[in-house]
Amino acid sequence: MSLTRNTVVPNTPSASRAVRPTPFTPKRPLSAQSNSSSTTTTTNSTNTTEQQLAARLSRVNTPILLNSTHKKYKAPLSAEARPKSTSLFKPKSNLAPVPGTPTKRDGSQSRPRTPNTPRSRSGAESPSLMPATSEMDVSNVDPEQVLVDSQTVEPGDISGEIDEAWLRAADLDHGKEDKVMVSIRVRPTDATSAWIPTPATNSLKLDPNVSRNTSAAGASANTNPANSSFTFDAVLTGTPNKPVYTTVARSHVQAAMEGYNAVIFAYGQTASGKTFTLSGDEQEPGIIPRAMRDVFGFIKRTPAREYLLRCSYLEIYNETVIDLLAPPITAKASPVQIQGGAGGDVILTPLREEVVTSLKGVKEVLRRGEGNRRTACTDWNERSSRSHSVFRLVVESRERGSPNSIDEEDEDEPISTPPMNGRHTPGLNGRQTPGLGGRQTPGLGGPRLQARGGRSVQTSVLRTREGKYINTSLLTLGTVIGTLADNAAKKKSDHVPYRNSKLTRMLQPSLSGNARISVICTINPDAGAVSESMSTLLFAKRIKSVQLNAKKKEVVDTDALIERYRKEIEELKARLAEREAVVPVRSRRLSAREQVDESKAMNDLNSRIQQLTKLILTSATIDESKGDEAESRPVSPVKIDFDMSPYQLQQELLAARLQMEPALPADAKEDEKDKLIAEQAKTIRELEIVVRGYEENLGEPLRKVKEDVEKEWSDKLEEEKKKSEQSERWADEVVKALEKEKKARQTLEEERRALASFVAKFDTLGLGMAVPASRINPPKPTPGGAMTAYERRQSRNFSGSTMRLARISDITITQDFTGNSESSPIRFDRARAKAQPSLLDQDMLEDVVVADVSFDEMEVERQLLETSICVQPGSGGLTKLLGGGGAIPSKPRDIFGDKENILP
Ligand SMILES: Nc1ncnc2c1ncn2[C@@H]1O[C@H](COP(=O)(O)OP(=O)(O)OP(=O)(O)O)[C@@H](O)[C@H]1O
Repeated sequence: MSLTRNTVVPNTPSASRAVRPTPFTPKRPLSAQSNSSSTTTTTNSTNTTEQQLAARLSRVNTPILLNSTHKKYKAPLSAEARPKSTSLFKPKSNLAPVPGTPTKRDGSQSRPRTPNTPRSRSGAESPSLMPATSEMDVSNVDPEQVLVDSQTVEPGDISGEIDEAWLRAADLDHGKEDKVMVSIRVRPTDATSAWIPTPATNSLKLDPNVSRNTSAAGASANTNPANSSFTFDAVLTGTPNKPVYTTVARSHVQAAMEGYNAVIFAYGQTASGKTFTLSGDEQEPGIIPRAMRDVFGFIKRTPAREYLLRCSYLEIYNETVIDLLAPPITAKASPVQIQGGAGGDVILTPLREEVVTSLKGVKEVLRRGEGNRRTACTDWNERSSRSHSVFRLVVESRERGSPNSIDEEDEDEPISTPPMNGRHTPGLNGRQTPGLGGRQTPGLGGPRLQARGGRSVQTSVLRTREGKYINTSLLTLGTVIGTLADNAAKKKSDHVPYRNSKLTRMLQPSLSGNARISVICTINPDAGAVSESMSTLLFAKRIKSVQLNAKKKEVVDTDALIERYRKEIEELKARLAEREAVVPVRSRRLSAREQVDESKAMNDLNSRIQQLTKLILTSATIDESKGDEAESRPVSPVKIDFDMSPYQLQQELLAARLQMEPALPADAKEDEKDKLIAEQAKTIRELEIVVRGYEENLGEPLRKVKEDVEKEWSDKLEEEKKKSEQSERWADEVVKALEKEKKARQTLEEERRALASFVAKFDTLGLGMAVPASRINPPKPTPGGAMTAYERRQSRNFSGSTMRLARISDITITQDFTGNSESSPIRFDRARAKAQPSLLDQDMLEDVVVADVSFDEMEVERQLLETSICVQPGSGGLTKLLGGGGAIPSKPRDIFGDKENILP
């Protein structure tokens, strides 16, 4: 159930309202004011009027609501603090106790908790000091502990004005129509009204004097006020909010309590009375408080059901959705996101939902939201006229349990009590919080009310919405309404641009038809506001033609339902057997008429049994098709054409049978033919029975199974497609990486070859120079190698012709110190190099070390070289290279010093 309001801001410069335009003057005493007299009762009370005007202006221009919130917070709000919550103070209910009332552990039937009241030390609260989490946040509570029922509702929470006559005349319920209910409320004014409302005929027309001027001012042909007379579901005037509520909202609240979604929407220009209509004030409570009283009143009058009430409050400002129940900082940091849910639903997340158990709880939530709204803005007037606020109440209800179902949950009973059909029914007393274990009712924000003991859970949403005029949301709302109206009128299904604004996206499930909608268009009667009023009326006209088809939403616990059907069947069968047993005796005493009645009663019993059997079949199939237990799903009936008519099925079966039994030859004996005909006739009869059974018992469920199976497989197909796309993408990437690697290897191999031939050339030319191996291949120091070589050389006392300079990685460079003029002082060990696998044949990770030599490795290498490389007397080449031309050191000396020295 949602309740909303909206504003039309005049488009003229005067519309910018640092100060709100002068409001109407309410007339008191209200009781004396008739609904239709408000436009004329403007005399006689100047003083009172001025005071009231001042009071109203101050209410509008200062955060007076916040102040009153402070006052209210001082009052003890918690149920526990209230004397009336004990049975001693509770007026005795004249309703008989309902079996199965969930009793508290201590046996008391005290009222469920109400939200915690945040308090500052001084006793005055500020919305900014609101706790980050609330005790009644739905995610923190066990729904079973906060249910509201006829015995927990406080008398003070129920409207004292319950209108029995209205209740009896529920047939007049506008909400039952498949059209939006559209009403006009003309705000009272001290000046001359530009409009002439006629509530008796639900019509409204522009005062001809004003219309002449407005036409002259250039109103478009479309909005030419001269031709403007409008008729709606209701035209309301005056200050009292009660008739407004009764006319435009009560039936929708009633519908919400019965399981339908309902939206009550106030739309109009700035200062036209949306807030007054929806929220009202202390003297004239508006639709929201009255709706809540009715909600509790309804609960009080419905002892057979129990309720979970959750509410949320949000605002759309600059196309950002803000959770008004979250602390402003959190709300600003993480705005609410609108996501698509199952069945065209929308999911708002993160959005706080608070459980309410009393009218005070609701008021507290509203005040907190209102406080947060004001805290979040610097210019309240500006914000007020450009934002949309939505108050939403989710009503979940289920039938109350029988004593048996409560016994099932009794604490003394072992938890392992076999649940029906192997499933556990969520228990009371927090033993198993519904929604946390077992089968969950899906939903955001925490546990939800669970279906129990065969009782379905009805869920409906009551929403009030207040919209503003000049922003994306309202423009889109107009377009959406226009398209919907057009679609309905021309039986088209043009795309509806719900997604173009947050407001329309949020209202999509309702505007798509699954809600009873009541729109109250508020009109500022001033002559200066005629053009805005005219657009409001045109909007009202368009929304009137939108087609609705609201459906009840029920979640059913099928296991328990089936069990209930079974029990009923057994009872019925027993009754039938009883009757049948006495029929022969009784029928002798009965008149012909009574015998007819008797047989009719037995037939009724029989058909009820059949009906229940069919229901069991349907429920079981639906349950299985839910898909939460794969093993219980029937084998995919791939070979059945579900859309085949019974006749086609019959033909198919017959054809199959004939195929199996070849026809008799033409010259077969007559008696054989007769026999065959008789057999076939029998087959046909059998098939007819099968087909009838299929039609009566299986038709519907099978179609559901079919849909389910199709959906399941199309989902799987989608999933597989995604997987294969992912694999393809991955394969592409791998191929690219491999190509890259191949290129890198080729480059390296080319470099290696170039280096090798360079060294070989040097060798051939006798220009040999020691090329540090680290330049040729990645430095992988082998500390022992060079040292060993040096030692080996030492041990050979330089007698050998070759000294190993270094062995780093795979290439070994040797230096010849024999003085043989034909050989280079540096020698490349080709044989060994040849034996090395090509870089292209190596694993990637092993050969990509080149550039990444750490400082330590370089240092180790340098030291190794220092230790192992020496110069032999007479080796001119190296001496020259090192710049030394003089004395040859008698002992080996460092020939490289810094490795940089030998860079080519
Ligand atoms: N029917 C009415 N009877 C008495 N007073 C009314 C009525 N409608 C509106 N008012 C008064 O008119 C003033 C403006 O109304 P209200 O604040 O409800 O307008 P609004 O449409 O919500 O404006 P906005 O969109 O700018 O917030 C208020 O002082 C309110 O009390």
